[in-house]
Amino acid sequence: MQELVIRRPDDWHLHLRDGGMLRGVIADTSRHFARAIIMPNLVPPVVTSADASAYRERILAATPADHSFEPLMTLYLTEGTDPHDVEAGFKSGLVKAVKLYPAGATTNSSSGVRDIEKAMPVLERMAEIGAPLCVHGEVTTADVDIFDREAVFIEKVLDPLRRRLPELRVTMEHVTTKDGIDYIKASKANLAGSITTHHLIINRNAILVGGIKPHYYCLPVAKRETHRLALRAAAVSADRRFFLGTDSAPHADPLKECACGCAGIYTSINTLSCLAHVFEEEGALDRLEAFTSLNGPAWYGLAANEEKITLRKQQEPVRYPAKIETEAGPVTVFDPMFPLYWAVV
Ligand SMILES: NC(=O)N[C@@H](CC(=O)O)C(=O)O
Ligand SMILES: [Zn+2]
Ligand SMILES: [Zn+2]
Repeated sequence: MQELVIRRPDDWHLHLRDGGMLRGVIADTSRHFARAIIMPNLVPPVVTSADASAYRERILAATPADHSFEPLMTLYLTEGTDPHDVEAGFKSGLVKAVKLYPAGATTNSSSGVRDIEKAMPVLERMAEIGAPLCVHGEVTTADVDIFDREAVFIEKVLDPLRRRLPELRVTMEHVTTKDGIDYIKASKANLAGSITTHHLIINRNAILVGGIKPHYYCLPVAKRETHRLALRAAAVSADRRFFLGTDSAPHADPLKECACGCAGIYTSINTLSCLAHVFEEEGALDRLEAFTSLNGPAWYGLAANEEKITLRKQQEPVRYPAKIETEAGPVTVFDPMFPLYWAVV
């Protein structure tokens, strides 16, 4: 196959940041994607509906006038989140989901939830009204190995929560393990998972072999090859419970290339080329559309985009910059370590 026409994709997990970084990265998403679930982990975080509404306006103001792009807003769950505000935001259509960050799990998560009991009134209300909970599914206690954080989160936090509130709709975001895939596949209802572009391509060797490679460091951290293979099998399966969330997470290079580098990989600009490559390798180009454009909207109760995009396989490798320049500094682009031939035309 040399050409593929699919419905315009959406990104179900995206970090756009704010200010100069937002202005520098937004077009790389809005060029190809119609909508994206926008992560609320700004400093300070997007906690209330009013915060989300103001952030949405800033995103729209930064979007190039000739791009049509709809930011789908989320609220950052804190132990003080007001159930009434969540309900009002969700019912108005502004808020599409609420995000659970276990405190300390990842970039800008210090206001996250320490004690899930304190968030129960909000979670109960969300279960009642059908508002999805997006979770960064990792425990953060020092006794758990970083490579086991996701599996332990499922056992100790997620499964008990879902048993207690079976009506709560949960998106397990950026699934990185076979444990996560198997847990989602075993579920009967109200659970889905997003998978990033980079976790389909790299395993933990990318970070550690031949020198430490900060631009392959993200959270949840890439795991062993067996896990990557399980993610790939799920992504290309067309199972409605799995869809794309790039987790494209820009950090200016000096914040990654240092003694305590930030977690996050920037993939917005070449994600579709990478995904077409992966799906072609798996003999599953006919299922790319389900992953990028159909399963996500179905889960979030939205119509799939009507507009189409065309991917075409080029003779020469696709050219994309190694870094983008932003007002907040240069941001290194994800290097899949192989040439890409599929381009959005
Ligand atoms: N994925 C990452 O490595 N980083 C994200 C946070 C997150 O999604 O956990 C970020 O905000 O930089
Ligand atoms: Zn996360
Ligand atoms: Zn993220």
